[in-house]
Amino acid sequence: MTEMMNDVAKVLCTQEEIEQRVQEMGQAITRDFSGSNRLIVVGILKGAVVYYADLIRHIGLPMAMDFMMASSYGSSSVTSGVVNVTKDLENDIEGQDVLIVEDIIDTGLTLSKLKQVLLARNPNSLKICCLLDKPERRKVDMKADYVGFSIPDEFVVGYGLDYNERYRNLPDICVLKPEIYAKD
Ligand SMILES: O=P(O)(O)OC[C@H]1O[C@H](OP(=O)(O)OP(=O)(O)O)[C@H](O)[C@@H]1O
Ligand code: HPA
Ligand SMILES: [Mg+2]
Repeated sequence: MTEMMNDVAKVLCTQEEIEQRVQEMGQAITRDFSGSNRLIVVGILKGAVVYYADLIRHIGLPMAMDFMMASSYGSSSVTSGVVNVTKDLENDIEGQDVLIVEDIIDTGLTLSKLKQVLLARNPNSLKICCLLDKPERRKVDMKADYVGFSIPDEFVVGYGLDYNERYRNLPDICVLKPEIYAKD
């Protein structure tokens, strides 16, 4: 990790803080969904992968795994504003309890599109679980049912989140030095 850490200006959430919060979120989900035997946990590729893998091990209920992919940021740190579903679910979610697991709500555009797509398929319920929330940046109204950390308006990387596809494997959530983004 040392080499990548040279590009980091500050750590916003440490590995230990994340671990603790993810455990609490898994426990809350386990309580809220107890009794459901039709839970599908939908991870949004690729950013949510690391969080997803940690979170589901704190969900003590029968569940199915599924994934969707949506792209709007491409390789940059600015949204294109157009959200496309580039990989769809394998499961039919009609009548199922769907929990979307996402890494971050920024402008809200990605989740608002995905929510609209999934609700049209008539699930029994649809909830959103998101590790990070950047409320200052919203372009559309969007709230998660479970939020890990509310963070300031800064582009973050690590724990699944990328800049230009890099830094996803950093264990902490970090802000990079300005000169790294300036290379864009
Ligand atoms: O609220 P928004 O402004 O829409 O931003 C949030 C979305 O942007 C990122 O995905 P990205 O499109 O970069 O794909 P990735 O997950 O593969 O990095 C992130 O993982 C969220 O899905
Ligand atoms: O702050 C961010 N970091 C990485 N990817 C993102 N996608 C939206 N916001 C972010
Ligand atoms: Mg990205």
